[in-house]
Amino acid sequence: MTVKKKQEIELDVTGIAFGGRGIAKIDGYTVFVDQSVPGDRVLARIVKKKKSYAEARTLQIIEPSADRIEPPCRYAGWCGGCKWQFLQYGRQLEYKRRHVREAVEHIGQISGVPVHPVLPADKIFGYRNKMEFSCSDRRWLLPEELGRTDIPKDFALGLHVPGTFDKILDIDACLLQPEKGNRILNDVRDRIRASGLAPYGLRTHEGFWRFVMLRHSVAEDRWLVNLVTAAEDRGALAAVAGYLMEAHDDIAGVVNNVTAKKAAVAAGEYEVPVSGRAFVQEQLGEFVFEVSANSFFQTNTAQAEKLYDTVRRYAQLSGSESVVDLYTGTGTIPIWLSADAGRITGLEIVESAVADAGKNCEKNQITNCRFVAGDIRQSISQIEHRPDVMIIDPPRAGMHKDVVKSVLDMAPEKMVYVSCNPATLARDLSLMAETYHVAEIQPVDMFPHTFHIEAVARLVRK
Ligand SMILES: C[S@@+](CC[C@H](N)C(=O)[O-])C[C@H]1O[C@@H](n2cnc3c(N)ncnc32)[C@H](O)[C@@H]1O
Repeated sequence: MTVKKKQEIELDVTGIAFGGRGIAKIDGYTVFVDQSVPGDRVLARIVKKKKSYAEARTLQIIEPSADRIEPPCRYAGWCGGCKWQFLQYGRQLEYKRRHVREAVEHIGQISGVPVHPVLPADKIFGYRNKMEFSCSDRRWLLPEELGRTDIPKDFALGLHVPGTFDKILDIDACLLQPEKGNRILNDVRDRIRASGLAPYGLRTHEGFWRFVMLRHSVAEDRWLVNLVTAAEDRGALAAVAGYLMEAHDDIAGVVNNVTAKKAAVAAGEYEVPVSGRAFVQEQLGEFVFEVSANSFFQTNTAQAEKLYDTVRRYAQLSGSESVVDLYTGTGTIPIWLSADAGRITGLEIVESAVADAGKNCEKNQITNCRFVAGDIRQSISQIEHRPDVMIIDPPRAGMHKDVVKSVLDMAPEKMVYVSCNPATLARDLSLMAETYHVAEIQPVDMFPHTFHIEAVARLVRK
């Protein structure tokens, strides 16, 4: 049987793919079905047709999988923020573990690696300590909002709907952030609207307000508001910040990141402090961390402790080793391991994160960690000694192949690879497989209701 583009077809979903889509088979031909899970029978429309596979969008669930639950969020099914809210949590964990295992076997071509059950999150809502909401001059309307004249269509502050780049779903409550964040978000929306300055058009590249980033510190229970704009306007920013600081005594500060770049990235070319502090103070275990707007910090604070405990367990340090931590962010892993190692060097590209890392060591009276700013492709050459243990925690794209080569040349006895992307983890493990045995992998769920999974691999030199 062949399918055609735009065809509407009933499908039995029997598998699940990377990226969280269901898989249905028609005489061996694969159809990836969005918003579906194994056990569903759906009516779907074919939206893409290729020689070896097709992609389909679910139009109607004819028979729901026994794993489906009623999602608590009104935007579920539309919002790109979390696509698995309708799937019971235990099953999410099972599929995530399977993704890691299959990535290692199929992409990495490495068999027999024990992939442990995922360490689950205790809190599956309100767990994110950072949310980035986009502004747009085009609002994506929910089906029940279509045709309504009382809804402005030229303004939105919220999240993307997958498959649309310029329209934004206006969100007044995101269940992934603590409830207080939603009240701040709605006040920010009101003040932005009242400013008279336009939201940024993702198509026109005109307009002022670009992103609203909210960072929450669990330890302080305080917030940092980062308003990303296309230009500087101190008066407009001061008015919004003045209102927010007055209305919410748990906002620690408001900063303004300014960027004229067209890329839809919520980072500024430079940052202007507007009111209060330019950071929040977070705690992980016994350690405190200053986190500023642009510094990387694990977005799930409670799970970050489980992640770093896994790193500690896998690093098997006895107190005297030299450790190198590639992609160190604000130095959280070196600080976490500081009492277990002789000396630790962290490498990181974002200068403000390196500055935070230094400050964080001072705050925690740690003296055996140092940090090097710069792109690891070049800065790795500044590591003169051969480390006993290497920790690697790259962004989603994984390691650059030059960095893999440098790591192999340095030949540490043990490595711990932390990854937020099973596909690039598998690729990088395979690039090192001749010299390093992958002893085990522990997935840690940092992102409930999304298909994303963090995984920690323990590597031993052969
Ligand atoms: C996944 S984060 C890990 C941060 C840290 N290990 C943690 O747990 O908080 C990846 C980090 O790599 C940094 N990074 C990305 N590309 C880099 C490069 N080419 N050179 C150095 N650091 C880089 C990012 O800025 C980010 O801080």
